[in-house]
Amino acid sequence: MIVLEKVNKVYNDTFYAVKDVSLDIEKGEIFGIIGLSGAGKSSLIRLFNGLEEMTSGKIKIEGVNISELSKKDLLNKRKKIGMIFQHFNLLKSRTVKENIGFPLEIDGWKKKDIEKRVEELLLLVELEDKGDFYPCQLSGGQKQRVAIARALANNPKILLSDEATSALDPKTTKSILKLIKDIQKKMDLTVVLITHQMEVIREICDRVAVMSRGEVIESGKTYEIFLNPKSDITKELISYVPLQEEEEIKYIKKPGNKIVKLMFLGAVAGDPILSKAVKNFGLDINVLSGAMDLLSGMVIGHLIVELMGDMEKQNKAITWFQSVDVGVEVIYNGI
Ligand SMILES: Nc1ncnc2c1ncn2[C@@H]1O[C@H](COP(=O)(O)OP(=O)(O)OP(=O)(O)O)[C@@H](O)[C@H]1O
Repeated sequence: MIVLEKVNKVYNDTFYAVKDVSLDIEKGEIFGIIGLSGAGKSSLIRLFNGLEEMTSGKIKIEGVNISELSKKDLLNKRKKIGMIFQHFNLLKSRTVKENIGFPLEIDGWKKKDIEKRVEELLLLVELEDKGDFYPCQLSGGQKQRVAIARALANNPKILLSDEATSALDPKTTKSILKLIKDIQKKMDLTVVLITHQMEVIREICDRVAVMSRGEVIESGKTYEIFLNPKSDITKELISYVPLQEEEEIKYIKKPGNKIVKLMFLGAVAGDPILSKAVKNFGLDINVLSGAMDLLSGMVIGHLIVELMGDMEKQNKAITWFQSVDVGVEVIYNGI
């Protein structure tokens, strides 16, 4: 869908903001480009739709080399590439409806058709009741929804996102990422997003490229990069990722198997508690998730486990855990 071959962007004749970048982004995937500040992400993504001209290399979109297009054809191509930004870039003096319909006005659509399309888009981004509001009357998340609707007005095939969630709080970030994912499926979009937050990559990207000093230093499927990061920068970016909120993890509940949270504090965190429980009670124990941390030099942590075996033995194991100072919270009692 989008192929980059040895793309360079040089500023002031000597500074490589983008250096020898080659990527192959497939149709219908959500592709993330991550890097620390100054890595060259914005410079790179702005080349995708010709907002900036590359210094050398080749960018092909659906097989078409964009640097060989005439100005008119490039403009037409750009209509099929929507873009959203960190600071939304809405027109302050226009209502939500007028902002969303703006690209269609420029494209010469009839008033009636614009109104119809805008209504569809308001529904898509769940802002049906905000059409007559002005941007200053909206929250950050709502502003980004308007920007997304505007970016999709022309039915693009590609959506570019330049740090679209960086100015939003974590909860709003999640709702915007969910919206992008839902829309990607509905419209069969190819999404390229740049971010400095690895949690954004974890949340929605199928594949990711890590940039540093203008170069792609590592790329692959998101889970592979998380499981086996190679470069120090990737490791650093992953280290900033907050742990997933427990309540967001959906455990598969199987009747007959209790799910319990075991909480460890201090010395007991170093004991082979699980293997002792397996031996003592003849149970199978399946670890579902967990985390360990250091708090004022003391090891603390918890594990969410599934107990498998005779219910009587499961109850005995719980009593035993408590007797050896492991906190127990039953998440699912197996019935
Ligand atoms: N127009 C320009 N002229 C000269 N140098 C530029 C220009 N635009 C960007 N740069 C430089 O290119 C490098 C990459 O900048 P870019 O904005 O692409 O990085 P980034 O990864 O998007 O960082 P951030 O997340 O902080 O925006 C930086 O060192 C920046 O100073």
